[in-house]
Amino acid sequence: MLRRIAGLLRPHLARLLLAVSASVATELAALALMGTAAWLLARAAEQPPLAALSLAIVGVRAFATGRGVFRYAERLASHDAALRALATLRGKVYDSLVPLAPSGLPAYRSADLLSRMVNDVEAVQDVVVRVLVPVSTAIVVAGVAVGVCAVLLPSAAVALAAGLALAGLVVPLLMVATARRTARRLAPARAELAAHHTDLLQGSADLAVFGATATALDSAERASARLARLERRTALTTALGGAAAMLIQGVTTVAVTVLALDARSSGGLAGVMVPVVALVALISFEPVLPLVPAVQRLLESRASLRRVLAVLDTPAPVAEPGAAALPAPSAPVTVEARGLSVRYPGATVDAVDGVDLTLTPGRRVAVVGASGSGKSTLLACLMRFIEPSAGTVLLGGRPVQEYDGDDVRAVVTGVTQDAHLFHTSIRENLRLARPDATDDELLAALETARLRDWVESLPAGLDTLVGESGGQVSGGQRQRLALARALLADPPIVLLDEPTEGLDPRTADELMTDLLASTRGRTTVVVTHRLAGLDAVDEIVVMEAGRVVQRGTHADLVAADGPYQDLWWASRPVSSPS
Ligand SMILES: Nc1ncnc2c1ncn2[C@@H]1O[C@H](COP(=O)(O)OP(=O)(O)OP(=O)(O)O)[C@@H](O)[C@H]1O
Repeated sequence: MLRRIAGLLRPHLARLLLAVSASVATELAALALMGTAAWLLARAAEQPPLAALSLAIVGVRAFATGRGVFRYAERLASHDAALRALATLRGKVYDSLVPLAPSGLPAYRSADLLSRMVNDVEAVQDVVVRVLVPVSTAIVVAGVAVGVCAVLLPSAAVALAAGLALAGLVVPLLMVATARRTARRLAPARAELAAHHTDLLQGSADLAVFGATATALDSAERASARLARLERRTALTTALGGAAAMLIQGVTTVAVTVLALDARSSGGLAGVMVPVVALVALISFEPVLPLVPAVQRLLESRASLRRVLAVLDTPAPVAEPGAAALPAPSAPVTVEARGLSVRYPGATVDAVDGVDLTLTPGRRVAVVGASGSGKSTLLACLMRFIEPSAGTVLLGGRPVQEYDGDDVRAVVTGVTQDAHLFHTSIRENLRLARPDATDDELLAALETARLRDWVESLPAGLDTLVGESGGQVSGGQRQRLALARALLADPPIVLLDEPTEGLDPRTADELMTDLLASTRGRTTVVVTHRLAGLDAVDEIVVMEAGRVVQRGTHADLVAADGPYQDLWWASRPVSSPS
């Protein structure tokens, strides 16, 4: 993991070095300021001529001013480097999520994923600002302070080195030993609480309907209490570590002062140098004390970054050919599935099992079958969202694996079962498919989706907001808006997964008739539970448990004994003639 963090920070090395240099300069200026000021006061007490003090006076002023300037430069450079590294990592996480969608994302709960993208990614900022810069500074400044003491009074240097090692090394290492487990559990505990909050918010209606709100609140409160316990434990460890380090600072300063006074009595150290040695010892701890919280942050950051790396390392459900990709296919093009099988990870049976399908330009196919028979999986495979476990999909005679996934979806696309509407206007939701579409084109697509009258009756028309995930429109309207968007995209091969879902039978049948009329001449696959209007398609494929159990035209299938005939009779009104 360290190598990967280093790789992430490498492009910002110059800024990091600048930040560390400025931080070291700040602390050295503070050290020099204290030393010079102590010397100045001690020397002034001896009432020497003013000229003997002038250099020290200038030094005090210069170090005091320098400290502020260096501190500002350090904050600027370290935050600049940290925010740049953060932006790079966020970009990488986002890039790795894109190929995971949609079939690879269910591995994560959405709140957990959000927590990884927002909170955990920010750990890289802490690594720079609260760990890398302070640790490097502490090492350099402690070395310089011990060096200065060694020149003035070697015995004080030994005491100081021991104190600094205790406060800067032993105490943090003890903290690592005690706080490691807690720190590792913090980020998942935060994500768990976020997931409970999301469930409470998004599922509030269902929880209320089934009287489960109190239970859900209870488990959210338990998650909150678990997190609070971990945070309390963390705070206690940090506070104890901090107190121990400060105690060591005090004891070391007293020891160094006693040694200095002793050396003065024996003539080994000039009187004016006693406060210098004492204050250098005291101040040299300033950059060392933040190491205690730095270790805590490092432990938490490691846990967070591990969660981020897990997202980066999640294998994409489909492999992209990269630079070897064929140029995007151009319409008209034939799509062919040959012996196509899909088995989801962990499943014991194939969701799609040996399906053959040929979509020559202009051919229209309907896929029907019971729920769970593999219809949506077949479409996902044609859109290259899922890698087949056997068989192949050919696009213009070449395996789809040889094309870039986005190029495949520019040709073969449509409405998925869980099409998403964004929290914006109807116009912007539709324009996602074609940003330059005019209002007339939007209305024409809405007309085919049987939504034009409804949109025109709305006070804000196309500017009506649809709410989060289309929450302010009905399920049927949501599905038809997604359909209108797919029609607007105008792909050469359009796949429609249950476009009439959520509609009353009459509207569903009218929509299907309109849809089949509007897709005449366009290669189309429509997955549907409703059989009305299917006499217009070239082929009907009947699926059961992933397999194609019947195929043919509506007339052939209605005439033959089999599941289609059963479905057909089951879908007819009792009084209606066949
Ligand atoms: N992401 C997934 N992971 C594991 N199994 C899945 C996944 N998606 C679907 N399945 C399983 O694959 C089988 C086929 O599902 P699919 O969604 O393709 O059926 P369908 O015919 O479209 O059903 P419906 O008409 O209800 O939409 C089902 O048994 C389903 O449980």
